[in-house]
Amino acid sequence: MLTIDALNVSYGETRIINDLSLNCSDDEILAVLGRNGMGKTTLLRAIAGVLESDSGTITFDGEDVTDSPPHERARRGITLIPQGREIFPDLTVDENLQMGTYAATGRTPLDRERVYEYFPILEERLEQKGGTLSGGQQQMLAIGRGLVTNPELILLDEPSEGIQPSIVKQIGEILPEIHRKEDVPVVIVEQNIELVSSVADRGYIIENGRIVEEGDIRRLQDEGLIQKHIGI
Ligand SMILES: Nc1ncnc2c1ncn2[C@@H]1O[C@H](COP(=O)(O)OP(=O)(O)OP(=O)(O)O)[C@@H](O)[C@H]1O
Repeated sequence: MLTIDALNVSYGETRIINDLSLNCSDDEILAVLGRNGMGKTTLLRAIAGVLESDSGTITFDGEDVTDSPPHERARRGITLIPQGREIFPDLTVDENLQMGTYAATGRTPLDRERVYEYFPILEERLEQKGGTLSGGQQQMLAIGRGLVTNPELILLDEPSEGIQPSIVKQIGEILPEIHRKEDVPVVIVEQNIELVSSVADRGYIIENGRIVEEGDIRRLQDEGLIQKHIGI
């Protein structure tokens, strides 16, 4: 269970996350929605500990992690799959996956076979350099690299960005399967509403770093709140 209470996060003097509170239970895929620049990535980075918070608390599985450094949160199983994927282009698929296990020192890595079950293409391309993969394959590699950490919480930032619709659809099918089989909660930031509505149970809409709506994704859609706040 992730609980965020009255969180404030800034870049320099500029406050990006404003008094934000949310929770994600162990059995859900939670969406964070909002227009560009509203603070979604900043929020995920603050949860992962890559960015320090000004005030507020982040509690994960009953422990206050607000002041824990990123490696400590990674050791607890908080895994960020960043926007833009950030795979290592000059390393092979195999080496990229290996980097995932280094990122979560102290955890027992997930059996690689499990990763290949979700993404067979990774096993076929083990010796290929990450940079030579298609965008969709790179996204699969980024998710695979997160998965090998045997995560307790996946923070997934815009997985559909810049990838072709067929792969987006495939990710939309695999994500709930990963969530179910690995018994791992997921917080997903995503602009693709089709993908969000196919994977997420509940969502928060944020504007200028504040929560403006929260609820069942279907309700947010049916009541026109996604359209109202995001325009999609
Ligand atoms: N490293 C940084 N230094 C200063 N300002 C930043 C930095 N990164 C992001 N910002 C600013 O913080 C605000 C929130 O950015 P953030 O990336 O969290 O938004 P977002 O909702 O994820 O948007 P997008 O969908 O475009 O990624 C924006 O105004 C952005 O310009």
